[in-house]
Amino acid sequence: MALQSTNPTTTKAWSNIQAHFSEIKDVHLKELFKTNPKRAEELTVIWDDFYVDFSKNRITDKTLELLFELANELNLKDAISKYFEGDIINKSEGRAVLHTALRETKDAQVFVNGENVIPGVFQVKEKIKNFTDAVVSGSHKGFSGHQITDIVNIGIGGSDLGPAMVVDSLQFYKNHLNTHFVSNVDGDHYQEIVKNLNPETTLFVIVSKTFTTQETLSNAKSIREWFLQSQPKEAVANHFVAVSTNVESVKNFGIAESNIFPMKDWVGGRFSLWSAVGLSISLAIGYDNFESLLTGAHKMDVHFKTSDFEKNIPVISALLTIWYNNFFEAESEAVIPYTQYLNQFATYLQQGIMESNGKSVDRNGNEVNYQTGTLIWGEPGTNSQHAFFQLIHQGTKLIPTDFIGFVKSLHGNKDHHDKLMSNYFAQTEALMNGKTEAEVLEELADATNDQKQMLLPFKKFEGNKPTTSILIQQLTPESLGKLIAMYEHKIFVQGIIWNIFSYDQFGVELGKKLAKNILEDLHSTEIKNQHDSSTQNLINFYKNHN
Ligand SMILES: O=P(O)(O)OC[C@H]1O[C@H](O)[C@H](O)[C@@H](O)[C@@H]1O
Repeated sequence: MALQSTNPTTTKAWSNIQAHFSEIKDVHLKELFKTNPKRAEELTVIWDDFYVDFSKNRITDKTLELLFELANELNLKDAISKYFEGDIINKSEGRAVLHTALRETKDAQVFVNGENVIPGVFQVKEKIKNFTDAVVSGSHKGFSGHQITDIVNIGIGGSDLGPAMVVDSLQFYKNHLNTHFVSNVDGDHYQEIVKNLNPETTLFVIVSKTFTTQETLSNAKSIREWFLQSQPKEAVANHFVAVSTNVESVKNFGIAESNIFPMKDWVGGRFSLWSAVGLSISLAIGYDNFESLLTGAHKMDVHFKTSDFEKNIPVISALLTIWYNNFFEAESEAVIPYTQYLNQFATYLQQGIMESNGKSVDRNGNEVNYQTGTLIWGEPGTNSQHAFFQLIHQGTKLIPTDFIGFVKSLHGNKDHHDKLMSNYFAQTEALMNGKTEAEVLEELADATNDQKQMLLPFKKFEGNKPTTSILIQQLTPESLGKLIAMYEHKIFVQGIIWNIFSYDQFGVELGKKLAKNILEDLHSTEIKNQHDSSTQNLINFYKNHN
């Protein structure tokens, strides 16, 4: 059964939210805290090892009530069931959306076209486990008998960002294998990586859901050529494995079937790190840790599927995006992790969020008459405080921000961790409170009256900047799994409310096609394809100066 398709702006709840928005849009967060002493408790969800405080958002009980009404009017509950049950909710590509099945328990049953997919999921997991154990223990050797020391993941987009982010985030848990990622078709990228590698001790994992992606195939081909400069052809079997849905093309590339880790088309690229696409993760941190990552995601799936909206972290979080994006007209959201380990987290989320919900046509095929999608950006705190926080504090734009932090650090240096977390708490406080005239004058107590007059407008600021504080016990494979799944479900809820298809990415295709035409023109003495004069001049200049 298809998802319901309703323009959200035509619902009763939407009009009610609009009316409510006019009433509270200028109310200061400080005022909201003053009028309700229990606000922080009431707007915090404590679940497992997550403490999520929504109270520094510009909402009241009434706001949430109306947003839940909107979700109910748009049948969110029913959509969630369809998502988990394998309905073809990715209608524009004719597929189910089942990354959640990849972290299901063994006894679960999830049907796609009448077939329970769970046994297949566990078969692939078994293959990942066996291969990981063999490489980590050293029983899988390179062709010349040496143990593997380095792993190179060759992939792009979802076949790179997820594994790269998780491997980086969980480096505390890594084993002796060094993991590298080649993604860009820029030849300098792979050259910089292979120049320090010994082909005899390196394992290459080619990851491409479609096995048609130009960047990945070019890098895989060039790296294989580099490998064959020093190694015999028979060595390829020990050093190259692949992950794909397109087993035939992988075989044509020269990789034996036993070295192929299959995946299914109901796993979207940007949600695929839980599948065999996560092979590099499993190799880097060991299979048990990979399994814990899946367990964490599964726990968040259960939370999302079964919790009432009032206590449902991904649901509240997604509805807040609607509130800011569609009523306050905020265009972007920042995600600031207070841990250096999550350095790549915002980059990873950019694909998940912006490729999924960067759509302007609704599920009926009509152009939308409201804003969808959010720009996502962020860098770890405290570094970002010294880079772009000024604009969040005093700029003209409203930027709702997620603060992600951990109660305990991994290396246990409490002195540093207290400093780090005091910055996290201070920033959310400062963003909310701003600085009043009285505070500025107190600070300028020793200044002359003229100086006070001059500086006052620049130094005082309004505050009232919304933040959500996500505080997790510790960064572990399991808690990271929960955190990633939380954002995955947030994306889903947003797409349901905005009435768009979140799981296709047709916009990415056009550039790929044009690049193919231009590549022909770069290789030919004549220009075969028509271009506008700007593009034509650029191509000519490039060719003439090469
Ligand atoms: O895994 P692949 O088939 O090589 O695809 C890699 C990437 O290609 C495109 O850019 C898609 O828009 C992404 O969603 C996908 O992750």
